[in-house]
This record gives sequence, structure tokens and C-alpha cells, in this order.
Amino acid sequence: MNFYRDATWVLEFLEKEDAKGKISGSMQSIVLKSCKIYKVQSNPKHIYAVMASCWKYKPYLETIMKKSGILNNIPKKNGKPRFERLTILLLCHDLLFSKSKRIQMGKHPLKEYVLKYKTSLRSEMVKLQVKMKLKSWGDLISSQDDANDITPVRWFRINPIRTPLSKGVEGILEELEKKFPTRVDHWSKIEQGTIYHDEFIPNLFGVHTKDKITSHELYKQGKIIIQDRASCFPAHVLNPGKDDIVIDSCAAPGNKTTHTAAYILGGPSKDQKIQIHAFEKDPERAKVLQKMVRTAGCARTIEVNVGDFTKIATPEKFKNVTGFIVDPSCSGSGIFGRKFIDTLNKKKEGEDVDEDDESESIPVEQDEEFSKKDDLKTRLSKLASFQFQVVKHAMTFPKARKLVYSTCSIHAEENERVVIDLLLDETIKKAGWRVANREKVIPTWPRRGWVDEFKEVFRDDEEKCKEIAGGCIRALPKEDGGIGFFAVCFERDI
Ligand SMILES: C[S@@+](CC[C@H](N)C(=O)[O-])C[C@H]1O[C@@H](n2cnc3c(N)ncnc32)[C@H](O)[C@@H]1O
Repeated sequence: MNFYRDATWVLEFLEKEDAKGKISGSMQSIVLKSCKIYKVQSNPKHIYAVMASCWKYKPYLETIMKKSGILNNIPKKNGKPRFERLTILLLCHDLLFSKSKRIQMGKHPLKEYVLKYKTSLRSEMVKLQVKMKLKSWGDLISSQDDANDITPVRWFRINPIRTPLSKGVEGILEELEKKFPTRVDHWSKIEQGTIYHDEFIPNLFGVHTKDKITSHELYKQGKIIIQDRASCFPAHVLNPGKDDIVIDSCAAPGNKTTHTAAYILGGPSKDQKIQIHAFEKDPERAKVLQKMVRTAGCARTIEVNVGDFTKIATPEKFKNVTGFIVDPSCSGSGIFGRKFIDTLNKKKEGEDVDEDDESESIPVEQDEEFSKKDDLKTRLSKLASFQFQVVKHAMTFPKARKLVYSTCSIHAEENERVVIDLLLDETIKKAGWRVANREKVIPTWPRRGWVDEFKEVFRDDEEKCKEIAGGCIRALPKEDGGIGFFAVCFERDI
């Protein structure tokens, strides 16, 4: 039991550091630091081994535990739960994901309690594996070792707005060919010096993470922009044309905003016509957004508004808006790579960052307002309610016909369940919104929404569930070549 007690302290420490966005350095040093702070008696090497595995499986374990109901009936002593959530999580980890699949503990009421849920935990684990279309859990996790805690591919897109008038995108491709003469036909085959032309997003490329992009002139001139593949899905699915007016409701740092501009403008433009209204609540992040808009050459097209989208963007003021990108704060459970997060934290704090760091300005602000003290269930429920409100507000704009909602979360609560709540909302139903079908949402992308989530609500209509889930896109962290992601497109006829 002593080992689990020590490991609980360390895991608690990791959670706190993570909530503050302050996990820096390797997992090893954090574990050692907390072992010292708590003067743990167990061997730090053993603690580290369990932590390293447990931390990687944690988002999945939390889903499995929640579904099994193990946290709902914890026996109480003097009105307080007798066992801690994180200790239970550690035991569940050992039972489900350790090599021995056994809880390393003698007879103890906690062990007995967890073992009572063994069957249900194992069955939820299998269900999740099926849902995630994983051949084995090992496949998902094996590539996630700490030494390799970075994206498997460096994705970047050509920014058509900054392409030379004479040659257009072709001019950039010629330049790229000089640096990357060899083309590979799948991202998993990328080696240093080779390039993969993505089959889903036009003008998106994958290269090896060791091939420096940020020192290249194309990058410095804003002609290419580093952006994860899945993060490119929303603008591609929205696919706005030259006459569209788009709102990006939660815009900083601006990857999707500038990508949307690339679709609207298609190439260099001298027009002084605002076609994208970008909203960002956080003034500091709005500065980063402004900078990105300028670098990408879209300052004449994108207007940055600093403030809460649900309050300052009124349907009366923006009556001509036809499309929406809604990518609100989320739990960020699809994001890996602490280095990304550290980089952004440093940027936020105004510290110097590694010149060589090639992280995309990814949306790692996450759910600061929600994360500090809540447990996962509460946090997800608060996030989902906020995400629902943002999308619902966007759906009140009179001329809006198309809206893409996305998160970098793996949790159904922030994804399929938000879709369900929106579909069940009477006002939204009356306004005519529906989920666009697979044909319109990158149909060849194989990983789609989780059907079971829809079945829980629309039980009697299996076809409908399959259709809605088919309209949703999911990407698994690493397994699909980048961050974990969810996207869905709503549309209506007006
Ligand atoms: C996930 S990030 C967006 C990432 C961005 N779409 C991109 O691709 O670069 C969410 C952003 O929404 C902002 N935000 C959260 N609530 C907001 C609100 N009510 N109104 C406007 N912005 C909001 C956050 O500060 C954060 O910068």
C-alpha cells in the first residue's frame, strides 16, 4: 500500500503542475522533484516507471473509470470518500495496462473495492479500444515515449496569400523541391530530407521534425506556415469562397483564421475588404493573433476583435456573416508533447524561447478557468457547457449557413456529446441546423465520430446515428500523425 500512497502523491503533484501548465523538463525530473518534496520512501525508479506509463494512459483510464462507475460508489468514512481518486486510478492502471495486469498489493479494502469493478473496467477498456479503432493499446502508446515527446511529423502549409504573383503556389513548390528532393507516399515513411504531400489538405506537407523549417526563407517570409494536419481540417471543411464573410469566434493564435483567409483570397490580394472577423477574449493572445495575421499577409482581410465572442459579436452587428469557425478552449487532451506547451507558456510569460523550436503556435491555452481544482468529470462538464454556448450563439446569426466546430480533445463530452446537445436544442432545430454528411467533410478520412455516443440518445434510429457519426471527424494523437482532434460541420438552407 505504501507504494500506491507514494505514487498518489507524485501523481497529484504532476496533475497540479499540469493544470498550471508548468510541467517542464522531462517526466523523470518532475517525478524526482516530487519524490524529494514528499520524502517518499519507495524507490523513485519504480515510481517513475509507473508514472511514465500511467500518465500516458491517463486520459483513457479516466474515460474507462468514468464509464465503469467506479468513482460513484466509493465507500465513505466520516462523510468523506475512503479512497482517493488518483489511488484508484493507479490501481486501475496496474490492473488494465501494466505488464502483469495485476494490482501489486496484499489484501486491502481498496484492492477489494477495485477488483469488484474488474469486469466492468475490462469491458469498458475493450469498448474504448473498439471505438478508437485500435488494434492494441500498445500501438497507441508505444510511440509516446518521453524521449520522443514531439509530433511524429512537422506539418506545414503553403500560404497562397504570400506566393509570388508570377508563379503562385508553383513557385513555392519549386523552392521546396530544392530542400526536399525526395517525395514519400505516406507520412509514416518520412525521413530527413524527404517530403510528404498530404492527400487530404491541399498544399499541406509533412517533413521530418529534424529538418529545420523555421530557418528557411519561405518560413521567415510567411510563405509557409507550420500547422498540424488535423488543425487544418476546419478551414478546409468550411471552404469559404470569395464572397463569404466568416467569423472565427475563438481565434488566437490564428492558425485557422489565416488558413480560412487562404481559402477566401486564394492568392495575393490588394483588396481592402474585411471578410473575416476574428474574436479573441484574451488580450495577450490577441496580440499573438495580430502578429500572425500580419505575418500571413492577411491584415486587410482579417479584423481582430478583442473580447468575449458571445457578448461583443451580436447577430445585428454581423448580419452578413455566412460561415463560422468555432474552435473554443478545450481540455487539450489530444495534445501531446510538453515541449509545445512549455514553449507557449514561455511565450506567454515573455521569456526567451528556443530559436530552433518549430512548434506550431498550437492552441495550448486550454481550459485555465476550468482546470485548477476540478476533477475531470466536473471540468469536462463545464467545458462542454461553455463550448455548447459558443456554438449556439454562433447559430443565431441570420445569414450563417455553415459552421465548423472543433476541439483538440479526445473526450466525447467535448465532442459528440456537444453535437448531441446542439441537435436536441429546440431553438437550433427551429433555425434548421443539421450535421453535414460525410460527403462534405473530408469523406476519405477514415476515422469518424463515435457512433455509440449517438446511439445512447437516438437509440431507435441506427442509420441516423451512423450518419451523424460519419459526419464527424476524429484524429488520434500520434497514431494519425499529429494531435488528437475532433471536427464536425453544421449546415442549413437559408
Ligand atoms: C483552442 S484556442 C483557438 C485556437 C485557434 N483556433 C487556432 O487554430 O489557432 C481557443 C481560444 O479561444 C479563446 N476564447 C475562449 N473563450 C472565448 C470567448 N468567449 N470569446 C473569444 N475567445 C475566446 C481562448 O483565449 C483561446 O485563445
